[in-house]
Amino acid sequence: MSLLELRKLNKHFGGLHVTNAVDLTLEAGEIHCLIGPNGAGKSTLFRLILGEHHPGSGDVLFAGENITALKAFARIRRGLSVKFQVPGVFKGLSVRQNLEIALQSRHRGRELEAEIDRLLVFLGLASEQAQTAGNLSHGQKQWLEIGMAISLKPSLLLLDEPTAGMSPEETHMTGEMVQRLNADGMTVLAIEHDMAFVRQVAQRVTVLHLGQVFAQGSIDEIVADERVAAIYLGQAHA
Ligand SMILES: Nc1ncnc2c1ncn2[C@@H]1O[C@H](COP(=O)(O)OP(=O)(O)OP(=O)(O)O)[C@@H](O)[C@H]1O
Repeated sequence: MSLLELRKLNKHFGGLHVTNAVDLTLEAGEIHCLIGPNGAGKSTLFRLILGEHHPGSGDVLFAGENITALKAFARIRRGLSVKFQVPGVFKGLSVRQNLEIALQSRHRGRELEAEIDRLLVFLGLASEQAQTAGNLSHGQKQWLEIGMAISLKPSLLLLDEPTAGMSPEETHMTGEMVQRLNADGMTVLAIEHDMAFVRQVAQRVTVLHLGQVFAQGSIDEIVADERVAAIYLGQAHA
């Protein structure tokens, strides 16, 4: 069964048709990357999946259930989680306290501490746990936020440009993190412009253009597609 199914999703902002009859299916266990030019509607699609926006028409199905009418909190409870582009960490609190906040709805006492320790190691932030989150490097802030997004063990993780502003090395480490999550069973949908990251992690790629699914396939198929090169890869991202 597909984990996520978008059926003919439409979203208008005034006269702007931002999401145009989008059909997209995510199989359980895959890492899927969403690419496309600026303004293609990628972030809007995430907000429709999460329930922060509601479509004018069309349906969102998650694990076989039609969740189109559900609010974001109800979708999160069903196993959806998202990390948006701008880090939303609590800058004045330590790294450890940030993770504690994210985890405390599910864990208490020693179990909570053990779970924080486990996440700190996973994120490569164990030596930074007492550090104020606002003092972390850009990459470390992104990882901390990934940690907060995965704290409730979602079955579907949405990542909006997780490697934006990262060095090639940090980008690669982020890719390894995503692959480890996936090996543990998490399905991932990531918006990315960094083609090295897409090549590292994506099992399938969807190209969005002008609010529509423009192409879909493996990274090799997408890179070889002259139509995609003309609207996207041939420009800033060759
Ligand atoms: N709340 C909103 N109200 C009006 N227009 C919006 C709103 N949100 C997005 N848009 C418009 O919808 C279009 C798609 O925006 P969106 O952010 O989804 O694109 P994107 O593919 O994520 O772009 P980028 O790669 O630059 O992040 C843009 O023209 C944007 O200005």
